[in-house]
Amino acid sequence: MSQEVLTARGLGKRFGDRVAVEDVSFGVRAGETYGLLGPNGAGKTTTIRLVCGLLTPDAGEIFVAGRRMTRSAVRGKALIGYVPQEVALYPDLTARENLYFFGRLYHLRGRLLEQRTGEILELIGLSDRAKDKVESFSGGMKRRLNIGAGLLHRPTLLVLDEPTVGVDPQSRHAILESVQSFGAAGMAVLYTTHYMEEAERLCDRVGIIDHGRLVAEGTRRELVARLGQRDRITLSAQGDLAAFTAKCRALPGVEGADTADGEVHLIVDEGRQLLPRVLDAADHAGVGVRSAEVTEPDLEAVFLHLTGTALRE
Ligand SMILES: Nc1ncnc2c1ncn2[C@@H]1O[C@H](COP(=O)(O)OP(=O)(O)OP(=O)(O)O)[C@@H](O)[C@H]1O
Repeated sequence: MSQEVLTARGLGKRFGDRVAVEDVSFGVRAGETYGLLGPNGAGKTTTIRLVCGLLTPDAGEIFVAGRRMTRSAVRGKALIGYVPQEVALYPDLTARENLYFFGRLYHLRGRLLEQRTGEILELIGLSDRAKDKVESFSGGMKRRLNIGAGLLHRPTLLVLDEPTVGVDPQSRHAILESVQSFGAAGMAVLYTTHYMEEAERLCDRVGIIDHGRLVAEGTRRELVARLGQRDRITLSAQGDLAAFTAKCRALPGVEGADTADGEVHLIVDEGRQLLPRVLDAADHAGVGVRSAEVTEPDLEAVFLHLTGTALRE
């Protein structure tokens, strides 16, 4: 098995009284895509900023390719490609000019810079827009260029902070496809998301983070196995869903229940057997059920099981 490119041990960070990250440890190997999955405010961005040497941890340590990461660790930072959550580009420069600028920051010059820029524009599907100013780009195109800027120097570790938030489905698809290719090309990738499907599709291993703590870690299969034989029931419904969810929690056989975005999520022992009782309870609570689905557990179910809450938009 290849060596860890990134090692984070016992990371802790507070902002005043607020604990953003507490005792977070994980590692990412070459060729591996590691996902940090958690809701807004869970501590994903803070963890990433610690990993990239943009914040100093209050506790713990970080090594990138064996080098200790600090805010002044220039060599360690040169091994990282960091794609921040907010697009960080110059709107009045063209796509090519932006890439030239970021490439020069990584000491790329002359023909090498030109060649890499051409390759990246091709990879992110923006070759035909290379001469257009970024201010004329869609949100998804800006995101793709933002990722390209982090790739020019061929980083050993690529760190992506929720790169698909707010992008159109086509760009999202393109971003996910390229992230899949980075792992395959041997890069270590650290990817944060609150989209369960992205973590399932992209990540070899997933760390589930909530309230600043890593509550579980493993492959999808390992994480789902923690649930044993349990099922997941998802109801799309109308009415007082909070009250109905509380009622569901009290039903025998229901292990976890939460509601978000017009849906009620239940973790149950025997989905098919329990469904009629859940629908009965909905009827009594005056809740109109539009659809009901019983599925095998997925990472969303693992999250609900471990934290008692659903992942939210
Ligand atoms: N600079 C800061 N000053 C004060 N509090 C902060 C700061 N940065 C983050 N926090 C707090 O730390 C906690 C974790 O935030 P963080 O941005 O790491 O979460 P996240 O999982 O990345 O969420 P999101 O997806 O919304 O960015 C939150 O409670 C947040 O308000």
